[in-house]
Amino acid sequence: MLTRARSLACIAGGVDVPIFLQSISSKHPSSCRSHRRASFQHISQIAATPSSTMSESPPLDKSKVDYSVYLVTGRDLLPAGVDYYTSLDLCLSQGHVTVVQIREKNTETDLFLDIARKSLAICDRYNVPMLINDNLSVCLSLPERVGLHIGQEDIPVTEARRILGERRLLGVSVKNVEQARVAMEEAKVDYVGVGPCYGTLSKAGITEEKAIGCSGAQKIVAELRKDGKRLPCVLIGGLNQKTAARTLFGVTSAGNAPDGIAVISAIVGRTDSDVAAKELSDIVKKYKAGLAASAGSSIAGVASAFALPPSVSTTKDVSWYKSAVASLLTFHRSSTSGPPLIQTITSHVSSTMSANLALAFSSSPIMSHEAAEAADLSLAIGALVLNIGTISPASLQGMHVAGTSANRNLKPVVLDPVGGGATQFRRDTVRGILNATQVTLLKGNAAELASIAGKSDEVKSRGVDSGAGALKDPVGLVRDLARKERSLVLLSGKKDYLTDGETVIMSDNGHPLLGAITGSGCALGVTVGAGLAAACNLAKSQSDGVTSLGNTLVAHGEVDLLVGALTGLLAMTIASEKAAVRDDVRGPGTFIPALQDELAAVSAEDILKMAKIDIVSS
Ligand SMILES: Nc1ncnc2c1ncn2[C@@H]1O[C@H](COP(=O)(O)OP(=O)(O)OP(=O)(O)O)[C@@H](O)[C@H]1O
Ligand SMILES: Cc1ncsc1CCO
Repeated sequence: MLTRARSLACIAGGVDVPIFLQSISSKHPSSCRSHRRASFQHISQIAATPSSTMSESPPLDKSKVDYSVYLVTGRDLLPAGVDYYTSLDLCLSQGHVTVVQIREKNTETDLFLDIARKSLAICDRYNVPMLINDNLSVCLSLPERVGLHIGQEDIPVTEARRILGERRLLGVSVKNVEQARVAMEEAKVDYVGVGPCYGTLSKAGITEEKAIGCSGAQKIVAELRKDGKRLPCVLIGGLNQKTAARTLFGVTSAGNAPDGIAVISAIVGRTDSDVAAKELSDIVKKYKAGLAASAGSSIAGVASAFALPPSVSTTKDVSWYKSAVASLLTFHRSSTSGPPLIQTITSHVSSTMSANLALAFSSSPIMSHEAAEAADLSLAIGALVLNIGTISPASLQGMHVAGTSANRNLKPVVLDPVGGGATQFRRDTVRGILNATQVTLLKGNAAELASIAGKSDEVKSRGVDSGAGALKDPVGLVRDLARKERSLVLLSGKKDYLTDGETVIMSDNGHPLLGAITGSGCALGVTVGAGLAAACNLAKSQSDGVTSLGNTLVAHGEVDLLVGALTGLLAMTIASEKAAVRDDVRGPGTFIPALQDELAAVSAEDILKMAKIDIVSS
C-alpha cells in the first residue's frame, strides 16, 4: 500500500512532492502557523504540476454553474442501512441537485480521497459540478473541474485562491458583510455560502453556532449585489423543505436575491433522496419564478408565487376584517383540536396574569424558558411569545433555542421587546433576538418600536412603559418597520396600529384602565400569539396544512396572519371595554379579574358590534 504522501504525490502527476501529512486539512490550529505555511508551499507545488494523469475532461465553465440546490454530503446523517453512494446517485438522478460539496469531517485523507473520487464519478455521470470541503490536498489531487469550499476557520481565502489558481471553483462561508466583502474583492471567490441562517442544534438542544437569521443574511446578500455586483450565493444553515421558501423570501430585499440553498440532512437524511431533492428544487424554481414575475421589486409578488390563487376576489374593507375576525374567533372558541398551546417566555411580573388571560382566551399557556425542552415543546405549540421584560441569561438562551425551533417547525413567533429603548443592554438583546429568530409579529409600545426603528428621538422611554408624547407618524413607522423586519408589527397605546407592511389597521378599542395596570401589554402579546395560532389552525383545518410561507409576514396564501393578530387584539381591547363599565369595577384592582372574566366571554357578536377599526393605509 502506498503511504499517504506517496499516493498524493502520484495523483498529483507522478512527481514525488513531500507533503506534511498532519496538514492535509486546510483548517489551521493557530499554534502551528509556520508549519502551515510550509504545507501551503508544498501544496502549491502540487498545484503547479502538470495534470497529465488526471481525467481528460475540460475545466468547468464557472459561468454556467447553477447554485439552486447545493447538496453538502454528510455520511453520518444517512438513514440506517442506506449506502452513501446509492443515496448520492439517487438524489442526482433526476437532475434536481445542481452542485455537490463533499464534506468529510475527521476522515483520514486516504479514505476522503477515495470517497471523493468515487463521488466525482457519480457527479460526472449527471454532469453536476463537485467541490471538496476544506481539504486542499484532496482537492488538488483531483481534476481541475473539482472546486474547493472553505470556512472562515480554514486557510485564509486569499491564500486558497493563490494556491488553487483561477480555474478551480472556490467558495467560502461568510456570516457577515465584512467577510463577504473580503471574499468578493480580495480573494475573488466564485460564490459564497451565507449563514448559518438558523442555529444548528446539538443533541442537548442548545444552539451551537450563532445564527445570523434572515436579517443578517439579507444584509450580506445586499452587499454582494451592491453597485451592480453579482457574486452568486447560497443560503445555508437550517434550510429544508419547511424553511426554504420563507427563508429565501425573507432574505430577499429590493431585488437582492440569493441564488439557491445549501442543504445536508434535508436530502441526505431521507431514504427517498430523489424526492427530497425535487421538493427543494421546486421551491427554488417557484421562488425564482415569483422573483422574475415581480421584477424583484415587490415582496408580495415573490410571495404570491407560493400562495394559492384566491377562490373569490374580495376587497378587504373594514366590514371584511370584522367578519373575518368574528369567524376566526368562533372557530378558535369551538376548535375540536383543543386550545392551542402558547409557549411564553416572559417577565416574572406579568407571568401569572398572562397565563390566566391566555386561558380566558381559549388557549393553553406554558410558561417555560428552559432551553433543554424548547426543541421538544416547539413540536406541540401553536405559537411562541418572547417577552424580554425581566430577561436573564437563562431565559435569553431559552429564547434563542425556542425561537430557532419554532422557525424550523413553522410556528408563529411574537416578540415583545419590553423596555427595548430604555438601556443599551435591552437594545442589544432585542437586536440579537431579531437577528437569530424570524419573528412573525413584533409588538411594542411607542418607545419600544421607535427604538427598534431607530427613531428614539421621537419618544423617550425611562423604563418599560411608553414615555409621554406621541409618535409623529405611527402609520409610517409601523409600515416601514414591518417591511424592514419582515414581520407583522403591532404598535400598542391609546390607539393600536397593526400592519403586515402593506395594510395598516388602526384600532380605537381599549380602555385607559389597561394602561393603569402593569402587564396588559405583555398579556396582549399572548392573546395576539393565540390569534396567530388560531389562524394557522384554521388554515390547517381547511386544507392539509400550512404553506411553507405560513409564518411569514404577509397576509396571503392560506394563512391570514393579519386577521389572526387582529383577533387577539380586538378580543383583549373589547374585553377591557366591557370590563371597565361593570358595576363591580371601581379601579385598576377590581378591573383585573373583570378583564379576565370578560376575555373569557368575548364573542363574535361583540366583535361585530364593538370593533372600532379603520384601514388607515393599504
Ligand atoms: N389610554 C388607553 N386607552 C385605551 N387603551 C389603552 C390605553 N393605554 C393602553 N391601552 C391598551 O392597553 C394594551 C396595552 O398597551 P400598552 O401600550 O399600555 O402596553 P405596554 O406599555 O407594553 O404595557 P405593559 O408594559 O404594562 O405590559 C393595548 O391593548 C392598548 O390598546
Ligand atoms: C414592571 C415591569 N418590569 C419589567 S417587566 C414589567 C412588566 C410590564 O411590562
